[in-house]
Amino acid sequence: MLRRALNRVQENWKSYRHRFVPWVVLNLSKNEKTLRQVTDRSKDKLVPDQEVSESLLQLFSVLLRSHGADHEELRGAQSHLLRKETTKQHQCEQEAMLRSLGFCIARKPSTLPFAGTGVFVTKGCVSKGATVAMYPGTVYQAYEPILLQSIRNPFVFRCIDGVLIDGNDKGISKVVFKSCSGRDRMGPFLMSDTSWLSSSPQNPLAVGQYVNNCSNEYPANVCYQEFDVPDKFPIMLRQYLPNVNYSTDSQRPLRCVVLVSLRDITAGEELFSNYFTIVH
Ligand SMILES: C[S@@+](CC[C@H](N)C(=O)[O-])C[C@H]1O[C@@H](n2cnc3c(N)ncnc32)[C@H](O)[C@@H]1O
Repeated sequence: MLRRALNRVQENWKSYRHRFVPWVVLNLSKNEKTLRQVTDRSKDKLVPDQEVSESLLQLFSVLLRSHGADHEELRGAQSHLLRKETTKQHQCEQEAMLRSLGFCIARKPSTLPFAGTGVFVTKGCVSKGATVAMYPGTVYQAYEPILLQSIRNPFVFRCIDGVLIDGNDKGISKVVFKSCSGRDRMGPFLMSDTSWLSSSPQNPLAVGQYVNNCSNEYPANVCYQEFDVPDKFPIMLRQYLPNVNYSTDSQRPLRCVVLVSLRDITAGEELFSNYFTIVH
């Protein structure tokens, strides 16, 4: 009897696609209306991988060109201009995003009370089905240990196949990401971007870990979608990927998670996702 009940709990638990564990335990019962329901695993993706890939390639190519041009211009600049340089970099990334994707996003205090920081569309308009943000962090395969890093960490994101992404930009999570990113360098080429750990990421999409959960008042306008980086993804552009494998012996392609818009979203709106999806 007890075993059957436990099995049922386990089965239900397995059908949750994405979860932030502490949040689910405390809030699921209060917020059942905000669950995302999907009839089949194969129907979960809102847009094909090819479209996600094209959006990323478009943005990363513009970023590469503008960073290159910017560095040329700033070569020889004196160190007291560093602050100015950072502001200029930030503007250049926002322009690259507006030019290539037609919108800008940024972190700001959430519209919801007690929800900390959120992510907003600050310029332009997001069309339905667009890649709006990326979920940065260290990627752990289901069999890899994450115990220490997961303690009191609200940023551990769980995919349906058990892969975990630790998107915390502080403490031990930050140290682990930096160390894995440094390890995976290929000669002069960086295979991932560590700047999402700062307040001004080079890849302006890499703030998806700050998207808050929807509520009855604010329904979800974005959803999570896995994107496994294909082998043919250009080496030069991998420096903008905000994810890195924890272990070197992972034979799988690098797992990224993107947030895709569920409807058109206009400037001024906050992004809200579903922290839980049930796959029937
Ligand atoms: C992945 S983090 C999102 C970023 C977070 N807002 C922050 O400033 O660090 C998840 C945490 O955000 C908060 N949060 C997310 N959605 C919320 C909501 N609808 N209402 C209140 N708090 C929320 C909870 O504290 C949750 O554990």
